[in-house]
Amino acid sequence: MSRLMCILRTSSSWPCNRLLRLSSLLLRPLSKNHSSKETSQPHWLSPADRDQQVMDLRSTGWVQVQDRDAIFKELHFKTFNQAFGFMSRVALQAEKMNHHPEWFNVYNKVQITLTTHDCGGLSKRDFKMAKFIDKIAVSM
Ligand SMILES: C[C@H](O)[C@H](O)[C@H]1CNC2=NC(N)=NC(=O)C2=N1
Repeated sequence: MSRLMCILRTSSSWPCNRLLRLSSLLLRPLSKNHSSKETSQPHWLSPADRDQQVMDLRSTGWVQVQDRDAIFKELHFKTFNQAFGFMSRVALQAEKMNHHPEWFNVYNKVQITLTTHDCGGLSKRDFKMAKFIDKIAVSM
């Protein structure tokens, strides 16, 4: 087994961005251009892109989860009906994207945590879903 495959197999629980950094370091001598734009992984982000996206989402109330590579937001609506309508629209988008939130609802409050379970951390899908959530929330 190649050195990279061995390391990746034993580090499968590492967050995407750490795996990305590791693989780009190990593969650097082989690749001509290793800019973050060149990543071949469809959902991975470079550490810089990831940090920028997290920073941007802070302005709409998202926060990083302690000891998990995930983001969290609590939303408040006027009524339970509004909260449930919001959840229904997000649920349809989750199915469309095949990317599902971890969430909790009590009456007019919805708590949402986003992370990508398949790679143990934040990916492009989480940021796409967070932006969708913010767009729907303001339209309720
Ligand atoms: C089998 C199914 O396609 C996968 O489990 C999908 C479903 N929804 C998902 N949602 C999230 N948040 N992360 C995933 O890795 C994920 N994977």
